[in-house]
Amino acid sequence: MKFSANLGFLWTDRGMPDAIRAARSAGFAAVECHWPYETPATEVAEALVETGLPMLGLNTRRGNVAAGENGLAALPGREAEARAAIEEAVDYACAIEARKIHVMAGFASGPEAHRCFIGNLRFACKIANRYGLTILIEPLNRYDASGYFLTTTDQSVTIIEEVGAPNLKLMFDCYHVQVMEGDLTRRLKNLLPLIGHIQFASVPDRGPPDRGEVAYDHIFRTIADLGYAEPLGAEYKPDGDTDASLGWMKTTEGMGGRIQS
Ligand SMILES: O=C(O)[C@H](O)C(=O)CO
Ligand SMILES: [Mg+2]
Repeated sequence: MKFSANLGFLWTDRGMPDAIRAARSAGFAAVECHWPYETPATEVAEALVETGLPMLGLNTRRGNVAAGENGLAALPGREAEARAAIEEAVDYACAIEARKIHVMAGFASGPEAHRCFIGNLRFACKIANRYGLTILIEPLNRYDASGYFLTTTDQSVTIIEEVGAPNLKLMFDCYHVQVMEGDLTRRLKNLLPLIGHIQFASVPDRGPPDRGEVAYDHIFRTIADLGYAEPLGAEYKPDGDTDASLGWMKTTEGMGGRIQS
């Protein structure tokens, strides 16, 4: 069991190359990010080579963030922008050797949005397949992303089956899944073949995993027992300094200190 530092939330006080170095110093086995596009890919690639850490994945652009957009792929009429964002993400991922792209659906609902998302995901999977990349979809919870198109693992399974591409997988963020559906242990077991990445944070406050309503020592043990060996994404919001929030990696029984090797 290894951990990946999500640089969308951890070490946000520095640029991405330095955040990658900080993650290495803290003992993470990998990094992942949200929207790296303001940083030249060459700078990110250099920091990855220097530290020896892989960048696991990144997200497609959200669209007009100032106007509150949170993804484009399920927005009927916005297919050209959505597909340009997918192509941009594929290019960036190839430049830094990231293997996974989270295609963000956006705020939408109804059958047209569903059809639009399916079409854009088929497009994404086809391009990604040329480079051996995996496309991820991630259900987000109704409080943090009210009105987001994709909200549950059940809905995600329907979409993955309908798209029918072997390189389309589920981003299982334990934080969102716990808020929306619960039953984490059974869901992890049942959905394992469809899972392309796992993330975690405390519930309900999205802090470090050693507090809140989810017993992450049990969840991490469950994941390890299932034979899932990819790094788990630490996608939580530290109360302040990221380094000061990492006690869970060293001290909590069953967590990083014991499991990470
Ligand atoms: O918010 C999350 O959980 C994500 O993983 C993300 O990629 C941005 O919404
Ligand atoms: Mg997440």
